[in-house]
Amino acid sequence: MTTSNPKSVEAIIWRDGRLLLLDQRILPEQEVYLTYDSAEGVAGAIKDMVVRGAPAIGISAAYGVVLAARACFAADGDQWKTTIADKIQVLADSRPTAVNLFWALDNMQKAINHLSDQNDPEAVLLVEAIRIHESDIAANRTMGEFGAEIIAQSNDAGRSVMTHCNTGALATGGVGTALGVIRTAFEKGYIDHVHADETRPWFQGSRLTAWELMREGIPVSLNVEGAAAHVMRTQDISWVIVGADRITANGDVANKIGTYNLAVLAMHHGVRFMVVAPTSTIDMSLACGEDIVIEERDPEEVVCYKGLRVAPEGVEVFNPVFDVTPADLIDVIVTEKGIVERPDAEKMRALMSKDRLH
Ligand SMILES: CSC[C@H]1O[C@H](OP(=O)(O)O)[C@H](O)[C@@H]1O
Repeated sequence: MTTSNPKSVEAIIWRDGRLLLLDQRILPEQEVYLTYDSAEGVAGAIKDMVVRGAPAIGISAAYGVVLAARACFAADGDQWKTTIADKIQVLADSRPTAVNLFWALDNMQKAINHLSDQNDPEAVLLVEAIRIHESDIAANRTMGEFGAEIIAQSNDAGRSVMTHCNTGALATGGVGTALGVIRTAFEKGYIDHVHADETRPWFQGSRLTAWELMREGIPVSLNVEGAAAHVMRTQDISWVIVGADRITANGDVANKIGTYNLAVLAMHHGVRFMVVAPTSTIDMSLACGEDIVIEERDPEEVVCYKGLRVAPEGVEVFNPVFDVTPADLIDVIVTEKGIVERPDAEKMRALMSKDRLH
């Protein structure tokens, strides 16, 4: 498997029949790969956010199905296609919002459906998992080019951009979605600086995005979310550029909690708003954002950080970890199949009916 970018880190590595995942819970202090040889282990890694980020979750689950097939064929022989269903369900139950998880599992199920009961399925299913992985690497590169050119064409605007959460090599199989656009735009000289939201309560921005950008010498300044409006008003921000976990048929976008805030602030400040996501993130089965299941996680993520309590014992907590940005607050959605300006249902249908542009 080719490395998408020698400088960028690899969150997911398939090696010697096992899955290695960079433990994102302990970055940036420690760079430790955990090794998985079961679907249940991979599901636990997704649920516990050892690996996170919509595309990375899907890729990891695809390798999880390979591990499931190995176990079921060894244990159940020609019944493996029946017994693997429970393990696929464990993977499906790991997190609810990122549609890439279900898209990847659907692709693996289609591959399973074409296989015989009699033969060992592992090698063929590994080919499909690698295809899913490498298609994401390619999609990241294509979206990076598309998004960078959009920034170049808006050269009347400022030379800084803002981003939220982490959408880089740690969230994908390649160089990233929104961060892939940012990397490409920086390499081409279209932008000079990145403002990264810290992104509570999991701190994907401060722990992961700042780390990725600093490793590559891309100028970044970190801000608390509460500073976002001040940053937009006082800094030469041209674009807010974010990823997505699920995009519905009308162009509404579910993404990390706080994204909707930025979209409203961007509209108020005349800053343009770009969503970058592969088409594996688009769910045409859902009409609009209200239909998206928003994951709520453990209250401890809000009231504690690394064992340090930051709120009174017993306080009630509401911890949704995604929100929905309405399509009418989005200037452009960038995918590997092309871009959708001022997204709406008709334009999303046109995009999804296209053959691949490149
Ligand atoms: C490349 S899209 C990554 C997407 O996933 C993140 O969520 P989480 O860290 O909880 O998996 C966030 O929504 C990012 O935009």
